[in-house]
Amino acid sequence: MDFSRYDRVRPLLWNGDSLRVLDQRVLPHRQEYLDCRDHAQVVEAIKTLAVRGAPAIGIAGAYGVVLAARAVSAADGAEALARIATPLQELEHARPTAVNLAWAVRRMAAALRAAGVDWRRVVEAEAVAIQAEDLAANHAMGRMGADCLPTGARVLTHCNTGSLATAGFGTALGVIRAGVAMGRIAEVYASETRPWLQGSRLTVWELLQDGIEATLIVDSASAYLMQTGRLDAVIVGADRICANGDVANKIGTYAHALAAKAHGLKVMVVAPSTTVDMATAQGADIEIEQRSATELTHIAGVEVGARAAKVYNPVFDVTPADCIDFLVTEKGVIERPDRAKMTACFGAVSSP
Ligand SMILES: CSC[C@H]1O[C@H](OP(=O)(O)O)[C@H](O)[C@@H]1O
Repeated sequence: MDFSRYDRVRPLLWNGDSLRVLDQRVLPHRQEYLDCRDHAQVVEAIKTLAVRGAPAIGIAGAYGVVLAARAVSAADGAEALARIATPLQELEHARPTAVNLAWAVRRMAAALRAAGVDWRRVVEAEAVAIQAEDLAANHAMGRMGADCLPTGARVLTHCNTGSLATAGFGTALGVIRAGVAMGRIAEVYASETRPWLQGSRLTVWELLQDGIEATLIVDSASAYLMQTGRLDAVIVGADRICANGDVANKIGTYAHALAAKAHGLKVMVVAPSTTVDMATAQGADIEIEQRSATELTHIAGVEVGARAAKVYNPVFDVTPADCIDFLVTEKGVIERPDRAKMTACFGAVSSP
């Protein structure tokens, strides 16, 4: 099936000299681009969420390595790698929770280490390959995930897992795009995803570009929709999937999953294998990113609540594997993921 009509938004464009980033901080009301010409600008774009979404920050990190390598002189890749140790650290640690960033930086470092005199070409080709592989994975996951849904499914998605969060098409939103195209999905609900509003600002905007109608809800309304029979499934992305099947994802995911479990709805997690981290045993071992208080106390720069004495702003949570019915990656669908099934599919410990 041709999904090209759903494949028009591209958050990251490499033009051979710089990385052009669609600035997600100002969407949907403005479409502005940042031109990242060195690795420090890529680090800043990731830290400020100008580019966000687990696969997308991995891809941006990969091009950040290209920009860092191009700034040094070296006879071969190993020498170039030795000269960019600090930029690699800065890129890898720009955000802690999504494993895709560390995975991409380490894959780029491995490619550079093995490269000879043509290391400049090799390192750029590796980043281009990472981006292309992600897009292909999203198309494959879209079909596989949609095939798991009943015809006429009414689904809820959380945060933004679309083209803006990936190389294109999306993970969970890719399943929704495919499900709509295949006639499996009848209705889409998007939770606004406080505090950064990835749902109301990005997911609703993306679906509007496709002509797919979404119904926006506040995050805390999901249990009520389930209780009143309005939903059949929850479809979300992931930032890190552990060896036992636990999933770190946007804050609020766990609450949706608990409500779904209580009401007998299906929970589907959709993520490329670059989000799987077999070296992390369980969800409790994942570093959960805390972000600034102003991301919670302000909207579009306007202070919206009373000035709180303290603010706690974790931006991810962990959904245990026993709340998940379908784990969809490009390697296939795992029903009711557990350690044994994860190991059978991904091996004992993932490569860097
Ligand atoms: C396919 S995107 C995966 C994941 O990334 C998002 O987090 P953020 O917007 O903070 O980068 C969210 O958790 C998505 O589900």
